[in-house]
Amino acid sequence: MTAGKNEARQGASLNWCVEFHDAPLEALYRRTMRLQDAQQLRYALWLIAATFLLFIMADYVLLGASGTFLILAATRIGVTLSCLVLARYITRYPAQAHRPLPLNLVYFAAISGLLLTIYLHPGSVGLHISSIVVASLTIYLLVPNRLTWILVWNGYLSFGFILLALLWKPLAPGMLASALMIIAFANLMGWLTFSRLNRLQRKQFALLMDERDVNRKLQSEIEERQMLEAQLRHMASTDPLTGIANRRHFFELAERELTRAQREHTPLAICMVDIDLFKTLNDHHGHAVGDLVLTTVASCCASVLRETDIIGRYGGEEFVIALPQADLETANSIAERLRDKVTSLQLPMLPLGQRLSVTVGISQVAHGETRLEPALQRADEALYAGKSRGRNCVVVAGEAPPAITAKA
Ligand SMILES: Nc1nc2c(ncn2[C@@H]2O[C@H](COP(=O)(O)OP(=O)(O)OP(=O)(O)O)[C@@H](O)[C@H]2O)c(=O)[nH]1
Repeated sequence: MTAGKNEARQGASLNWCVEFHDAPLEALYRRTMRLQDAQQLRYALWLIAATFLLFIMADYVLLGASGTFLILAATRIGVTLSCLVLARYITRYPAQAHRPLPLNLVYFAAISGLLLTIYLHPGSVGLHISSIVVASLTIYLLVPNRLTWILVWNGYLSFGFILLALLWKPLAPGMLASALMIIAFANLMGWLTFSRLNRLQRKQFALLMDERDVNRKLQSEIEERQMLEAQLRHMASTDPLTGIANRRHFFELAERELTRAQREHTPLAICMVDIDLFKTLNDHHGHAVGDLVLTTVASCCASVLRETDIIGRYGGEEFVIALPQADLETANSIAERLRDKVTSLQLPMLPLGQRLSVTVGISQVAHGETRLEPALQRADEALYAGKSRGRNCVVVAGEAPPAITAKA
């Protein structure tokens, strides 16, 4: 979400119906409120049903088992049933709570029923006005609905009552004016309270959405940073040409293995691998081909090693390998395997038949040695002994350290 959108949402403006001007935001708000509205609607319907039902008893006390009572009771039962049916329907299909048709049908039944009971009921004008006021506030505040429909049903209720008052139960002009004022005031109160509640709720929702946007932005920034950090770590520890560990990282890993080897009294072998006559290859085929050959040899070396072995680019065309848990004999056979594999490499960048070879010098970390350099030095000397013996061979450093042999 962009900063612009954030600002727009913080100041999310509402129209006269107390809904967001921004249609997608309003749709999101309504979707978010759907379950809550469905529950509130169910409670409201049960309450209205119970109220209508209870009034049957009051009617009986007032009218006895007369014909008017029976019509009143039938009307009240009709309204009660329509409320209960809708409540059941909403329980099953909560999404329908926001559909205008089911609710408006029940509104029509309930308000018409109320107007009919007012017409039939022998109660005083005061009682009738009170029930209109209660019904009006119920429409505004108890039953969740959109303002336009709320106004429609309150209009039906108020004008229905005025019509009744004028046609069937004529009121004195003063009484009628008072009744109109009370009903108008109830509508005003209901409208204002509805607007205030909805305004607060929507502002709160807009703030929550803003907060979520900020959190999402922060989260993606954190992820981006973590990715960059990982990339930097990778770049700082990897040789960019061959993709294997660079010298610094090799030392970090190999020194950790050295500590472990000394602590657990296990062997640790070091191999120095150098591509033979690489200068000639470079001079004949160019630096770019030389680079390709270096990369190929590096991955060839890595492919003969175990997960726990460590390979790094020592410099130029020289690689270094640390072999944990390997004594000179094991290291020798690994180095031979490696040499064989390099010799058998088919290199498409070189003329047909031209083969590569490597010379490998091997040493083993001696008991009590706390640094890698002496073993590296011995491996290097063995490597140069191999070079002077004619290359393409594996040479073990002169002195094998006593007493440490590979674990079975
Ligand atoms: N293409 C390429 N060449 C490199 C790179 N680093 C070092 N070299 C070349 O590797 C060659 C190393 O050659 P030398 O160490 O003299 O020996 P050699 O030709 O391999 O001969 P021996 O080691 O005696 O078998 C030099 O020509 C360097 O320029 C690199 O990253 N890419």
